[in-house]
Amino acid sequence: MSDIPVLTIDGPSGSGKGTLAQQMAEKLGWHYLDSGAIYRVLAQAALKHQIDLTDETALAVIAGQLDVQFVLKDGQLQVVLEGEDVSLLIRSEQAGNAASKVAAFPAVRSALLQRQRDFCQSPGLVTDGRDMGTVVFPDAPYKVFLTASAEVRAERRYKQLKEKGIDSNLSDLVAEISERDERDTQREVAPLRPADDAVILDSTQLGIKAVLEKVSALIG
Ligand SMILES: Nc1ncnc2c1ncn2[C@@H]1O[C@H](COP(=O)(O)OP(=O)(O)O)[C@@H](O)[C@H]1O
Ligand SMILES: Nc1ccn([C@H]2C[C@H](O)[C@@H](COP(=O)(O)OP(=O)(O)O)O2)c(=O)n1
Repeated sequence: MSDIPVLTIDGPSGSGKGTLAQQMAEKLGWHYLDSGAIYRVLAQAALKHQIDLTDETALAVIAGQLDVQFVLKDGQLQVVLEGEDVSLLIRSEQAGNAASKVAAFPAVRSALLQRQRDFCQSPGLVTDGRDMGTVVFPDAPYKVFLTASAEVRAERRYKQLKEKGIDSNLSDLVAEISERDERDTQREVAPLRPADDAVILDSTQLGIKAVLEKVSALIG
């Protein structure tokens, strides 16, 4: 176990994990890992190399060799796959759904485990995903499970995609998000669930600032 402090933020799609994690990382001066982006990039790499999203063995092979870089530029996370900026491409709900499919395979998850742990560097790490507090960083001293009602999460995602210029439809988003929640919660390996020692926060009625204040208070 390392002495480097880690804050894990897990929860379902649209609960505000990424926003909170990036702001906490900035505030604390710690590194940031968006673990979901790794699964999103893997699904994108599979499409690029014509690998079937049901082929666990082939997916695990490309997961082991994934050439991806994360660059924090002007407060925005830039994601580069094999030299190509895929930051926007991986943010569609279709890409999220493809990520959730590849993420259900045990061989894929174990191929990506060490890559995620390598982000734990001094002076600290803030990370968001589904299994950060349960599997990837089980010894983290600070764990949050962030949730919100499905309707509010779909509305937030709708607004967010619109701002990014990505076309979507609210009723499709509600259906897609609930399909993804179901798959992520029900899978056998590293399912979405709060760690036993996580603080559970419901952001349905809380703004970004209020959530940030509550989590900052945990760290002291
Ligand atoms: N507490 C909140 N109240 C209102 N909007 C929020 C809140 N947290 C996040 N958002 C907004 O909701 C959208 C989704 O947030 P994001 O952090 O990407 O969620 P996640 O990483 O859990 O999918 C973003 O546009 C973000 O600005
Ligand atoms: N630690 C993680 C992070 C993401 N995943 C999978 C499951 C998720 O539906 C997809 C996409 O995750 P991502 O965090 O980018 O999605 P949201 O921003 O919450 O919509 O990847 C995972 O299995 N484990």
